[in-house]
Amino acid sequence: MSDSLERLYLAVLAARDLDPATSRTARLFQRGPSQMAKKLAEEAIEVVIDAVNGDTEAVIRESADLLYNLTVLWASAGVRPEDVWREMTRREEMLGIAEKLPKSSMKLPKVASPSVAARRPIVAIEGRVARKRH
Ligand SMILES: N=c1c2ncn([C@@H]3O[C@H](COP(=O)(O)OP(=O)(O)OP(=O)(O)O)[C@@H](O)[C@H]3O)c2ncn1[C@@H]1O[C@H](COP(=O)(O)O)[C@@H](O)[C@H]1O
Repeated sequence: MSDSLERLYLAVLAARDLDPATSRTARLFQRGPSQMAKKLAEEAIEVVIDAVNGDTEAVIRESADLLYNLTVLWASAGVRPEDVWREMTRREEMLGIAEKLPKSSMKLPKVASPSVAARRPIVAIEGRVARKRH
């Protein structure tokens, strides 16, 4: 999939300077990021509606339109596909690490509530072994 998106990204870059009268991509660049964002949002909504309606073929078609409009917005924002792949790899590696750790160690240390702290203060007395009061 990334190859297809990368080829599309290069085609979008190449189309940016074509005649807006004949190239939709050039027209989107001419109209600017707000129009690109509007089209991207429209496509996202179309994908959602078709998915909710169970129209698989339409989801496929609208997803291709969504990815096209996303690629145009990337180009306009100076984002390259490899920038996105790098972030996705970072998350995969981070989550992958999380999957290897026992769930218990993933819990953040709880801050003792005042009642707990009051119940079991740990007193470190200089020069003596720290004692726990119960
Ligand atoms: N991959 C695409 C691509 N996918 C979708 N689309 C356009 O995006 C439209 C889908 O968005 P919409 O449903 O909003 O379009 P619409 O219903 O016609 O409504 P409007 O946007 O016209 O108002 C499709 O009808 C296509 O015209 C694309 N237009 C171009 N490309 C590629 O982009 C490159 C540059 O092509 P040009 O823009 O034609 O130079 C080429 O590699 C093309 O293959």
